[in-house]
Amino acid sequence: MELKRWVDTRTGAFDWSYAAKLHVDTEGNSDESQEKNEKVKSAIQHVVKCDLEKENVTDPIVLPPADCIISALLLDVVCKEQEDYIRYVRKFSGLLKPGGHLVLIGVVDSTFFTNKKDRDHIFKYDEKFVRKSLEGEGFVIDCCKVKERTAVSDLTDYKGLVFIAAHKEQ
Ligand SMILES: C[S@@+](CC[C@H](N)C(=O)[O-])C[C@H]1O[C@@H](n2cnc3c(N)ncnc32)[C@H](O)[C@@H]1O
Repeated sequence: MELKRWVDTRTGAFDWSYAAKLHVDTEGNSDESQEKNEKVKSAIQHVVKCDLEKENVTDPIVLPPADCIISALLLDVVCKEQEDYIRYVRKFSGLLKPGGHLVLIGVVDSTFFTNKKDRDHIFKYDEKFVRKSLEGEGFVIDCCKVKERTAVSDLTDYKGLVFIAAHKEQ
């Protein structure tokens, strides 16, 4: 797994230092970039595989209820229809503690992306649908922002990125 390669500082692992730099720059102190990188690395206790299709997504490992789940660009590729999306949001809720946080990142109004030479399907939805799905499954939305696309490319047709921070009702 790519993340495990990074945690173990293996040769050829993806270099995430630009993300640490971006983060510390936002906080106004880029000298701390390396330190931040190592701090994140050392905070990771386990890297486990997750399959959303399984009843226990981390089978055979059973995890305790989580404080926070971050899902980026995952539901977009695994869902075929609205029912799938709602079912997975319900699954996220089941994995969280009451009051636990969900950070969801996705693309809106998209139908495909290009993976090497192949076109892969993306589940098409909009901000209204995400909001309704989360609220329908007992989440309170703390922040929801859509950033309009600026990138020019014919490799994908998304119109914007949606960022949501929500919490599960107590
Ligand atoms: C577009 S990538 C996003 C990866 C990463 N979250 C990111 O933001 O760069 C979609 C990811 O969904 C994963 N995926 C596909 N089907 C899955 C499933 N049933 N359960 C869990 N992950 C799945 C793929 O392995 C792939 O890494």
